[in-house]
Amino acid sequence: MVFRCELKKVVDDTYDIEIGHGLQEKLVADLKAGLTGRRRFAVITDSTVEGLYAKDIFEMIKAAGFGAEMFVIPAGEKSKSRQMKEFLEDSMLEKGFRRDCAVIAVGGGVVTDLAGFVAGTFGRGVPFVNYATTLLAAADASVGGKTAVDTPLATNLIGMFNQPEKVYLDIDTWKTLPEEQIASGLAETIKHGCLGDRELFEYLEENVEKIFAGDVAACEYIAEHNCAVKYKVVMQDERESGLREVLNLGHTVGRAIETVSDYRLLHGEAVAIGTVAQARLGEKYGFVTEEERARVEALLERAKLPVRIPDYIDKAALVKKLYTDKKVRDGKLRFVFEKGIGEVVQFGENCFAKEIAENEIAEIIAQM
Ligand SMILES: NC(=O)c1ccc[n+]([C@@H]2O[C@H](COP(=O)([O-])OP(=O)(O)OC[C@H]3O[C@@H](n4cnc5c(N)ncnc54)[C@H](O)[C@@H]3O)[C@@H](O)[C@H]2O)c1
Ligand SMILES: O=C(O)C(=O)C[C@@H](O)[C@H](O)[C@H](O)COP(=O)(O)O
Ligand SMILES: [Zn+2]
Repeated sequence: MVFRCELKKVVDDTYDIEIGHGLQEKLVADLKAGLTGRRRFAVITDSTVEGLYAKDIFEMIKAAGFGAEMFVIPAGEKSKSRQMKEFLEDSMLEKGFRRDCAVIAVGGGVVTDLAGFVAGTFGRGVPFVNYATTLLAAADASVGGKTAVDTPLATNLIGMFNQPEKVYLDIDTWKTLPEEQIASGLAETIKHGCLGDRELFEYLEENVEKIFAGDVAACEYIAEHNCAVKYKVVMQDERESGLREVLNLGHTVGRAIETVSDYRLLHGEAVAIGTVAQARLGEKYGFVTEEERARVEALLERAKLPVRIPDYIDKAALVKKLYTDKKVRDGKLRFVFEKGIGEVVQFGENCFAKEIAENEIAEIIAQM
């Protein structure tokens, strides 16, 4: 006997991404107006962001009459682990959190990736909100619903697509970021320019120093343009069945470098090197000219990002690590390429990645 279980899933994952300055009060006002539909909140943050922003948000939520507890993880990529997920889940359970709660993630991409994954499985799923406090999280991580933890084998291998109820991109929080964290966020911004926004790329060529100087108009410009590139892609292909792979530009080599360096390199730094590797490969295929490839490298350098593989990286191990990439199909490496600046190459219907023989990318890596 066969019972056919007809579950017609209609999921409304519409949400707002609010870009502004000092959005703490707006967040609390939104919660009061019914955002998440919950009255008890797990505020998840890291040890650096706790004192800078999260504690204030936590106190404001309590002062508004809600139940709240704050859960703090050590700052840094090493916290994006299964162990830390378990720690957060057990801590929440011990504090009496059940399915009637919501998660408020306050921090950078490590916090939003981890907290979003915790929310996705806690009690089989509770709502969450992202309050992004790094340029990288604002540019990329807090938007689009990719949540994950790293494993010893590689980054982001275990996770889920889980969309937040709302995202707050608080540009004021960038003021306390160290220079290398601004640079790291710029790597994803340059990636967005390369793959979908020529105007953004050219704006950065003119104005990249203004971002380091905290120029308000320049910061607002990149926040808005990043968001526009990312959400337009995600809206068309949330689960990465084709088009969304373009957001992985530079990440095939980038994520492998991140793992092989044991996170000595920041995510954006590793992506910058990966962007150079992929542009060099793209030049070989004629997808970008020598001049366009040189412009990409020059802009990354002006954004204070590395463009060569550090000496301490074992290049043979790096090539092997490429196979942990999620774009791999049938054991074959696949790369996304920009076409000139501001577009990507399409290789077929709903196909945006090209199969690459290992020796081709190994050759590029050897020269870097
Ligand atoms: N989900 C996605 O689509 C996506 C996209 C890009 C990157 N990511 C992930 O995001 C992570 C990187 O994010 P990140 O660069 O924000 O890292 P992060 O969260 O580790 O933050 C970087 C550092 O800055 C500190 N910090 C955060 N906000 C601060 C502030 N306002 N002032 C001073 N210090 C502050 C943090 O404590 C941390 O030490 C990686 O794990 C990467 O895989 C995910
Ligand atoms: O949103 C996406 O899709 C991306 O690929 C954005 C990337 O910048 C981000 O680093 C993402 O987490 C990488 O995902 P993965 O699937 O390669 O682990
Ligand atoms: Zn990335």
